[in-house]
Amino acid sequence: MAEPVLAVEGVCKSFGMVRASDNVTLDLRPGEIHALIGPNGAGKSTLIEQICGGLEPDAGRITFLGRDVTGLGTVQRARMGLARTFQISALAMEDTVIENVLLGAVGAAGGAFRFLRSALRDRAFRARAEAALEQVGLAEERWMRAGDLSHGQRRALEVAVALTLSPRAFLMDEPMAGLGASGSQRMTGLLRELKAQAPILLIEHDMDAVFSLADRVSVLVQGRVIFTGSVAEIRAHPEVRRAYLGEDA
Ligand SMILES: Nc1ncnc2c1ncn2[C@@H]1O[C@H](COP(=O)(O)OP(=O)(O)OP(=O)(O)O)[C@@H](O)[C@H]1O
Repeated sequence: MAEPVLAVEGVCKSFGMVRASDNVTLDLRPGEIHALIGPNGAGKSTLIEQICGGLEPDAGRITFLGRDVTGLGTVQRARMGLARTFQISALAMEDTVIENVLLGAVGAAGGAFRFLRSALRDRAFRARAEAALEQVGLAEERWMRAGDLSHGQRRALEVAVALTLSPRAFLMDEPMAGLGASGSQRMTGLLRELKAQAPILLIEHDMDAVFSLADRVSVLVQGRVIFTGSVAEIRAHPEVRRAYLGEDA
């Protein structure tokens, strides 16, 4: 089996009496979409925060590209290619689409440019940004204000920003949220393309999307991973059906 790109081992995090992560172990392998599902409050966001470096685990270890990154900050992990997407608030709504993507590219280069304008004139950066926009289908909107994009287009723009990091793994937090049927379909197609570029750890409540996209699914309940398996195994698992899908098994 190929070495995992990302590995979470025995991660624990408590807030007072609440065990938000209770000895969580899971990994992300090359070429896969690994979905993380679970009811509200199960600890999905807490886990993602610890993986990207925004929150320090009480115990356990996180390895990325074979390196122990548990002690590294968010920026260092992002520069290694750990690309988190879908933080709508991270977009600069007054700036154009291309400027938003360039901001990501400049950040990835360690702030090599003092002004965005000089980055806009730099051919290599410009080409990287244009390629990312092309890939997500936003090339024609490059001069629009981010604030004037539709909700679905903003989500695509967030992916484009992440693409400028030369991602080695994506962490995606509910990419389908707020999208209509056709938007979800487009996003599903995009994620299917992206996983060949870098594997995706996907938090998603839209079970149709999870079942159609995921190579593996982990189920988180009260901070614990109760099961990891294929979509078929998850669908058939009685405890999962009871605990998560809300069915009588
Ligand atoms: N900063 C915090 N301080 C105190 N409790 C917290 C904090 N962050 C999360 N929690 C608690 O930890 C538990 C896990 O929350 P978390 O947001 O990770 O779940 P989630 O699975 O992402 O939920 P949702 O699907 O609703 O986003 C919850 O009981 C939550 O109230």
